[in-house]
Amino acid sequence: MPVERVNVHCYFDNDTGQWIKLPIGYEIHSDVIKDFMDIIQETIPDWTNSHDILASLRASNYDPHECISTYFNIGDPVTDPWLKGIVRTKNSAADANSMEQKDKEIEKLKKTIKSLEQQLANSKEELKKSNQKVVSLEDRVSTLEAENKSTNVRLTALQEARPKTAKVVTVEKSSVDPKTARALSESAKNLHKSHIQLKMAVKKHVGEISDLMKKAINGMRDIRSCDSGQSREIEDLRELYRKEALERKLLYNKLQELRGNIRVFARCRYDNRVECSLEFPSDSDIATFNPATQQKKIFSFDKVYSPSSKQTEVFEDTLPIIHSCVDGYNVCILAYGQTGSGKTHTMMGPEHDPGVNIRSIKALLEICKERSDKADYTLKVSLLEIYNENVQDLLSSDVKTLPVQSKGNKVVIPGLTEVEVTSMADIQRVMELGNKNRTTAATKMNSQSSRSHLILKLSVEGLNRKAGTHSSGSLMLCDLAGSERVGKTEAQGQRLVEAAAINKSLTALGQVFSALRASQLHIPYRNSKLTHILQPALGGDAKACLFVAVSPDVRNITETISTLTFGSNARQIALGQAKANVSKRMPKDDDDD
Ligand SMILES: Nc1ncnc2c1ncn2[C@@H]1O[C@H](COP(=O)(O)OP(=O)(O)OP(=O)(O)O)[C@@H](O)[C@H]1O
Repeated sequence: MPVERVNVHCYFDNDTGQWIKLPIGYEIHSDVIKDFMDIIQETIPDWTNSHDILASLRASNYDPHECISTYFNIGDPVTDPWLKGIVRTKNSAADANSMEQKDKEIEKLKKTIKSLEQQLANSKEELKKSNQKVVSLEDRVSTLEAENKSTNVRLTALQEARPKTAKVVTVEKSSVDPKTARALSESAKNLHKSHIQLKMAVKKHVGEISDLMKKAINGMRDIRSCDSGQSREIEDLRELYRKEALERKLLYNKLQELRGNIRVFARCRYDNRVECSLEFPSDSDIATFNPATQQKKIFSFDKVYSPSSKQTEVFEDTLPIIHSCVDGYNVCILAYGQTGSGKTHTMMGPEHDPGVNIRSIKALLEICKERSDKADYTLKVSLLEIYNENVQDLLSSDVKTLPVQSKGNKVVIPGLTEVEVTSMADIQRVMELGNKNRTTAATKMNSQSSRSHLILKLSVEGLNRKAGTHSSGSLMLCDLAGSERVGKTEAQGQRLVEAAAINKSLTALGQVFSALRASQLHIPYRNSKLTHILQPALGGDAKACLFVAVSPDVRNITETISTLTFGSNARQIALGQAKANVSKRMPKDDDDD
């Protein structure tokens, strides 16, 4: 009799040996399917419609693992509210009211970035491992499924064979050996048993795999959310860092401006062969006493270094402007004073106890190195000399005069050699070459080194990788020519020409200082080659330190500084905040000589 197949499913029952009609969707009541559905609902509690789940199971050939994968692949994890819980770091440092606090905050933020980057790397490693595990589990499932399939094939073959046997038994009862029939039935039963055992094993494994899948999916979800959260947090921190770095730079510059863009220090040379005629009533004053007139004069500076001051102490006050240079400002350090007053000792110093030059360059290299985790710096050095208003390149063996030109806000010296340096050893090599060329040039021109201005220029180009900003600063270290007066040295011939050129450039320097101090609209930089070259490091937001070198036996300090003064202010130092306070009475111009 043909089997009616309307909205029913036919199933051959082994135990009764009959075909059984079942309604469509009957499998929803079977234990295996119920277990599959439980697995799916445990993994995806939001998926409650059992008909949908059953439909999905059918579509995936009753593979709960595939159902779960399909569900998650279709779902958009970005819309998952779970992923939206990203805690942003607030700019708690915004309220910080001191630079020190901000520096600490930046340090903290840097550490947070580092630890977040470490966490991100760990998470990526875990994700990789999970992916490998999932792939191996998928392989295992495939193997088990293949095994299951082959068992099913064998069972089906057996089931197909059984009704035929039954028929033979009914129709040709007498011709079948009952022993054979029993043995066949026994082996069919055994096969069925082993099929059920296999099914149980597969079910167990599928359960395990499903658990693992659940864990892997949750892990992946965590990692994805963590990944996107961390990327955003890192970007926020970067932005915050950029702001903080700029703020620190501006605050530091403000601090330097408050201290004075041009700071004037006096340093008295140590000399045990002469009696010191000067007194140092405070660390910012020098007092002179004239026994003939019984007059005492006090001269004030930003700082005064007595003969006992060490090179390290002298350097300490110039260190802040070295930081400014790396921040992208033009700065200069100058030594001014009469021949033999200690300018070269202060600037260059002996090899075993170097002066401001070497210490500044060392500090500059160290600052660049300290900041190398976030910025790349390129340092270039030039060495030049101004003799009789002629500019000579000391890093070139050619003795030729170079022009000085203004290009927009910049001052350029076409043809001047620039050497890239990365270490103190490079600097030493450059200085040695410069000294050698200076001696050759001096011999050719019959000049003395103290009769020329020596300028060592370092340009610092920075690229902050984290903030993506560029900076460009320069440091000019200048050992000026001796400032003694022509009348005193009784110069003649070439010495007279030298003295006139020195007087011209030092007077021009004094005029520039005075114009800057009076905030005049026109600053006469072009009155000398010296002031023209120093222009970028004196005006605007540039910073300068001027060392006035003083001999301990000097009777009249005003003479030492007089070349930097002019006009009716001849008795007051027209530099920065330095001034001369004269006790009892203001001396007249001719008091000096
Ligand atoms: N603070 C100091 N302590 C010890 N020695 C010093 C000090 N200052 C200068 N001298 C010594 O005094 C001498 C003259 O100093 P220095 O050459 O620096 O003077 P200067 O002003 O540069 O002279 P010039 O104008 O000729 O170049 C040198 O021998 C130097 O070593």
